[in-house]
Parts: sequence; C-alpha cells; structure tokens
Amino acid sequence: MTKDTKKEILAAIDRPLRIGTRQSPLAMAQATMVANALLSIHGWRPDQVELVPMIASGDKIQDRALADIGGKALWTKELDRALGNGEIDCAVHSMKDVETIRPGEFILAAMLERADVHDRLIGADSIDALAERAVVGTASPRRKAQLLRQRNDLDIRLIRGNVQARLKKIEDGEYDATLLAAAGLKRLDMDDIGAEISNEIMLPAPAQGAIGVEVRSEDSHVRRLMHAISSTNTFRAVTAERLFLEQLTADCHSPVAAMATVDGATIHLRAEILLPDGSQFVDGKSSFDTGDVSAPGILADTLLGQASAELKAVFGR
Ligand SMILES: NCc1[nH]cc(CCC(=O)O)c1CC(=O)O
Repeated sequence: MTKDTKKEILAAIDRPLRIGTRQSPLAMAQATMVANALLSIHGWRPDQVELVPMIASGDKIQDRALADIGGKALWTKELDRALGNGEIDCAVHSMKDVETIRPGEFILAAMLERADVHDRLIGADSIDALAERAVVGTASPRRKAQLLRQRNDLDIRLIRGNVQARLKKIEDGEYDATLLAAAGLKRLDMDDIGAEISNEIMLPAPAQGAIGVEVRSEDSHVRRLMHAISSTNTFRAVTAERLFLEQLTADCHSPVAAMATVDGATIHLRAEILLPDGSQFVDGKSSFDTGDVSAPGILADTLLGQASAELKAVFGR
C-alpha cells in the first residue's frame, strides 16, 4: 500500500474501531491479538481501537452440552446483534465455533495466521497411558468418538466451562483427564500444559486454531482494514474445511474432523467422520487447486458414500 492510501485510511477513523468479543479470557486474548495486528499493520495508536466485551448465551449455560441447547449460535447471537446494530465494527470469533452458514449481512473479512492445530491431553502422557476406565471430560462429539475409537473402555463424561474452569476440574479430581486445543492453551500462555496428541490419532476439528473477524458486508472501509491483517493461506485452508462441513450438513452433534494445509497453489484436505461411539469411521483426503470450491464438498460426498447406513444416519442421510 502506498503512503497516501495509508494516510487516507487513517484519516477515515474519527473514533476508535470497536472490536466485539466474548468476555472469556480466551476470547479476550484472541480479540487482543486482532487489535494488536491492526495497530501494528496500520501504525495506529493504542486508543484507536477499543475492545467491546459481551456475554454470550453459551457462557451462561454450563451444565449441558452445547449440542443440546442450540449449538454454535449460542456463541454468535449476541455479537451478531451488536454487529448488525452498528454497536461494534467487527466481531472476533474462534472459527471453530462459527456456524458454516452465516447471515448474508456479514462477511468474514480476515483470519489471523493459524496457530498449532493439535489437541492436548491434560491428565496423562498419552491416551494409552490413561488408567482402565479413566474418566475423561469433553463436550466435543469428535473428541469423544476419537477417544473411544482408541480406547473403548474410557468413561467419557460431559465437561463445560472455560479453559481455566476445566483445568480446575482435573486438579480437583472430578475428571482424570480432558482434551483442549493447543491453540487456546497457547493464547492463555499455558502451552506447556498436557501432552500433544498427534493429528493421526486426533484429526482436529474444522477451523481449529483459527481466529476470524466478521464485519458488515456493506462496510467496505472496515473490510479493507481487516484485509491487511488476514493470512491468505489460513483463509483458504479454513474455508476448505468449512465447505467440507457445510456439504455434510454437520452440526455440533456430529463427530467430524477436517484439516487442510496449503502448499503453494494446492490445498491438501484430510477429513474423517465417525460414529459417536467411535466404533466406525470413514476417512479420506483430497488435493485440489486453491480456486476449487467444489472439491471439499466432493470429499464429503465420497466419505458419506463409503459410510455404513448407521454412519450415514448420523448425518441425516
Ligand atoms: N469450543 C471451544 C473452543 N473454541 C476454540 C477453542 C480453542 C481455540 C481454537 O481452536 O482456535 C476452544 C477450546 C478448546 O477446544 O480447547
């Protein structure tokens, strides 16, 4: 960008850019990363951005699985309202928690460069090292199915609450172990906690480790500001994973994993669908051009085509 366009963008800001976020420590850390990226790339003063923390419905409900009470919208509803109203200029999300189909009035304008995509096991050095019938807390149908595939003796129970609350429950002995995304732990400066589980054993959730920024589609000014902090490779990889998920018509009940990597002009997508009890799964991979928007859906159809009637039924087929 030339010096003149930079000046023009700066001049257009007559008040701080309001960045909407959930108020959990992880969400605040993510929004701060977006704020810092903007300050750094646009050369702004710290007072030219403002974090606007909001409580999401999902934060108020701690005793049931998300899947049972309204799914991913519980994380986006409040922020959507504020973004639609113009109370905030953008909303920062963990892309893993964002529905595949979003209101047309919003657009994903940026994704920060993706962090570590592994899951980490807290409470034991490996899945095999867990005691017989150990109690493992997770709220993720994917992690539950992948754990049971490896160890069908494990007692998988629902765990809710933010990262700190979950770690406390392990400390207190309420659960023997849990799984958390390495990306989230790192953002909370806790990346040394637990043991890394390989992507072979636990392929991550679609969009795991990616932070996205949504803006109003019509707001070309903020779109342009966000474009400057976006990682093209992360955007392409996460978009492929989300297209895969969309074709499956999966929701947060569905045990699904997908991970794409970008190598030059090629996307490599690996994905897997499982029965909730881990007793069956189908996995596959596909490599395609970065411009190919139908390949992820074709992989989804291929996996479903190889699935048993029971596994198809998990995806309403
Ligand atoms: N569903 C909660 C959630 N959403 C995003 C992350 C971690 C950060 C990320 O994957 O980007 C987490 C916690 C976890 O899975 O451990």
